[in-house]
Amino acid sequence: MKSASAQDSAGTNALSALIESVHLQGQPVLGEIGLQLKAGAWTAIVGPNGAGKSTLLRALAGLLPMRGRVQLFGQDWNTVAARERARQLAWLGQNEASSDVLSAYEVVMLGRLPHQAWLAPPSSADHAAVVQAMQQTQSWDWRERPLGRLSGGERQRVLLARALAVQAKVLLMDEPLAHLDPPHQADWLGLVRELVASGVAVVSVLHELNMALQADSLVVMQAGRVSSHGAPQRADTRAALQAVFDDRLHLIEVQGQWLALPAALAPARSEPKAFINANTNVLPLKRASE
Ligand SMILES: Nc1ncnc2c1ncn2[C@@H]1O[C@H](COP(=O)(O)OP(=O)(O)OP(=O)(O)O)[C@@H](O)[C@H]1O
Repeated sequence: MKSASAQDSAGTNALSALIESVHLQGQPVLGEIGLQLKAGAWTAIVGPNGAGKSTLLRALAGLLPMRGRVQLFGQDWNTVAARERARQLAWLGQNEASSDVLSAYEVVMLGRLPHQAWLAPPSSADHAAVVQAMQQTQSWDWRERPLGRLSGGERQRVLLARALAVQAKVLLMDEPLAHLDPPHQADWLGLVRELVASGVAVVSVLHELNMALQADSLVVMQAGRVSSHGAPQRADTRAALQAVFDDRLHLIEVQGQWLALPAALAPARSEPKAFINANTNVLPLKRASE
């Protein structure tokens, strides 16, 4: 159940973007994109390699020069003071860099910088936020270990904890499941659901389509544009998803959940009854070889 503050913010636009274009090194990377992303909802950005997903996420975070505008809770990004932005929006980038010599605890504490006065020591609220974030990501056990001595998945969980410790109303994550094993991917999903229930707007770039299909809405991208934005339950959203992957994946409904399988691995229509049962639909109806 959503908290009272979550109910108040539900339905409001956390991020609104009206992007005319984004160029990188003089090359056009994003075309015209209009998006409204709600508070208390999880949006997954999906699409093939090079579609512009990371660029869109960075543009939403105000990290890129662009033609157009992005608003955070109705206020233009460039009119929100940097410190306030850093409190309201937390960011977990792809292959995020951080100092390898800092302990995991110190790295997570960096997420509290926007809340701290200049050169002031961390407050008890800062320590409490760090402990909570490290417990949520099950990274507490490594709190004294230098970041550089953690495995890829352990490091990713510490960096996720750093983003959580901000306690921002908007959380943007680029490939947050990189290096995470399946149980910790499932934990991440549970965490996202808790954040959304508390009113946070979560936006994640994901290659794991089965996770993305759990989101409240999918932004499907191709060639620097959004080809569809809607709930995964909508047939047109799923059709757009298949189209941007050239119909090389099949979407299968199993007991009310949509799953994506590479077309080569999907069961053919006339095949295993044990797999395709009364609760299962397979789309599209054509086979990869047809
Ligand atoms: N710094 C840059 N300068 C020029 N072009 C860039 C730069 N960074 C990315 N691009 C190009 O912009 C396009 C979009 O890149 P982006 O990283 O946003 O794609 P993506 O959808 O996140 O890809 P992937 O799934 O492979 O991570 C790509 O064609 C990429 O080559």
